[in-house]
Order: sequence, then structure tokens, then C-alpha cells
Amino acid sequence: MSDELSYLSAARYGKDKVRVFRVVREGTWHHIVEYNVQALLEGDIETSYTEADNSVVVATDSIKNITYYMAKVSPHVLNPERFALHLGTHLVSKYSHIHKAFVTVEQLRWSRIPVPGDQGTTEHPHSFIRDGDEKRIVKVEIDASKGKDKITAKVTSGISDLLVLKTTESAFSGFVRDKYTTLKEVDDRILSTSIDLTYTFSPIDIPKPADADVEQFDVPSEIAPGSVWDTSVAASARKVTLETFASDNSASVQATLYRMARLILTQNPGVQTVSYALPNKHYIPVDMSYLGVENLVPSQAEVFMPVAAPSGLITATVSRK
Ligand SMILES: O=c1[nH]c(=O)c2[nH]c(=O)[nH]c2[nH]1
Repeated sequence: MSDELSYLSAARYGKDKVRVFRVVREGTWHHIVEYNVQALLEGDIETSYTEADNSVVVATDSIKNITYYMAKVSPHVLNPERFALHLGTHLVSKYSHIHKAFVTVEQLRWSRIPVPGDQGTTEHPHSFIRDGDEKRIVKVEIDASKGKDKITAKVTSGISDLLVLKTTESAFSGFVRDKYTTLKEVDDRILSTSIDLTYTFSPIDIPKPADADVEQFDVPSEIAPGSVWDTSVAASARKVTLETFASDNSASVQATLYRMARLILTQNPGVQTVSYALPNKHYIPVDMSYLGVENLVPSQAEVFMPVAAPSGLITATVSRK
């Protein structure tokens, strides 16, 4: 149904915040992942909105059940890119009227607990610690609108909530000075940010999955470096981000951001764009001059007031030419 005034111009639905934990036992050496999954569908679903026609609706409850089933049967469950691709591909393959799947996987951090062993500290085989709020975020768009045997996928990966701070080698000067300016130029300051990083891969073709075999999802036999199939990209992007933050003698958040993004593109040929959103979480030296205590010389200030809000927010996308 549409009338002269309005029509349904977009429709997408599914399940959000599906919490799934998976253990893979390799003898006594256990691997784990914890994911928050969002799986949304598009396709010939208009009548469910316009005609109250539920015959086209795969219930969001079923989408949740499929997510858990795929966490059980997918050989790729431990890798969020491959798991998201497998889940999305199954959704568009299973239902003829569903043409696109949008799967977001947020991976929570679990690291092995270090324990003393015969040869120094080792990682525990089955005990883990949540060492930080940092998440790995993977977004996959599976497109079967040109046919179930011509599936393509766009993948974006990244990190959110990676909190970092440095106590020197950050300055900020030379900015616009006018009647609104109260900020002093500094050659030394605390720099802290909660890193939000996303990078996009070149689009990929997905081989048509075997009809009967939901468990099967082929990964190319030759894996192009820096491509979506290359499981080392996430660690490399995180390493470059942290190392650049630490070692750059920062002129501004903008300049440090650009340097990080360029390095990710240099090191990962399959990555097409890199975006950061970096809040500048200000730490303000406390003025104690009224007590005769000096705390305002930037390189010597010792007591700071962390300010949650307002924060700066510096964003940019750097793209491969
Ligand atoms: O690195 C910075 N970039 C800015 O744009 C800015 N603006 C500001 O007040 N402090 C900072 N720091």
C-alpha cells in the first residue's frame, strides 16, 4: 500500500545485541570468543510493513537462532570477519526473497591469564581476563541482489574504545588566535584519546555455498596480504596505531591521526580507506598558584584535572589513490 503522500523508501530489520560466547577445545588448549552480533536483512519484505503481511518475515527470533547455530557449526567462528561473512552468506542463501544481509560483530576482549611456568611466564590454557573495554568491530554487507550465485561482500573492520594516554611529546601551537581564543599554546601536554578506528577492505566475491551444507564456507586458497581473508590485518592495524601514538612527537591529534592512517594503508595493500575518530580527552593542569605552588609550566605540571566533557573530536578518512 502506498498513497499520494508517502511510500516505504527503506526497510531493514533483524536481531540486535545477540550475545554469543563460543569455546573451541583443542585438547586442553581452549580458544574463546565473545561476540555481540547484529544481523539485519533487506529484500522483498515491503508488504510486511505496508500490508501487515508476515509471510515474508523471517522472525528476528529465528535470526537469533541462526546466529547461535552458526556459532556452533562455522569453522570460522574464532575470526569475526570470516564468521560475519559466513553468517551473512547463509542468511541470503537460505531465503530466496532476502537479498542483502548486514552483519555487525563486536568482539569483546578476553586475553589469556599469564601464569608462572617452568620456562618463565606462560599463557594459561583455559583461563582468561577481560583486560580492557576495547572492542574489535567488524561490519559486513552481503549483497545477493544480482543472484544467489553472484554474491559480493563489503567488509569494514576496526577497533573501538581503545584508551591511551601519553605524558609528553605532544604539543599544540600555531592555531588561530582571535578574540575567542583563551587556550594557551603548549610545547608539552598530556594527550589522551579513546581510539575509534575503522578500515575498509576491497569488495570481495563470495563463492556460491553448497546448498545442503550450511557448515561449508570456503576461504580462498591463496590469501592476498592485507585482504579481508588475511587474519593478521587486525593485529597489524592495532600495533601501528599504538606504536605511532606512543612514538610520534605529536604536533596535534590531526597530524598524529594522519600518520597512523597512512601507515595502515602502507602495510596492508588490501585496505582501501582508514578512518579514525579521536576524542581529545583533556587533562588540565590544576592552578595552585594561590597556595604558592607552581603547577602551570607545561613540562613540569604534575597534578591534572581529567575532563570528560567537553572533549575535542578529531576525525578523518585517508584513502588509497
Ligand atoms: O590536537 C589538537 N587539535 C585541535 O584541533 C585542538 N583544539 C584544541 O583546543 N586543542 C586541540 N588539540
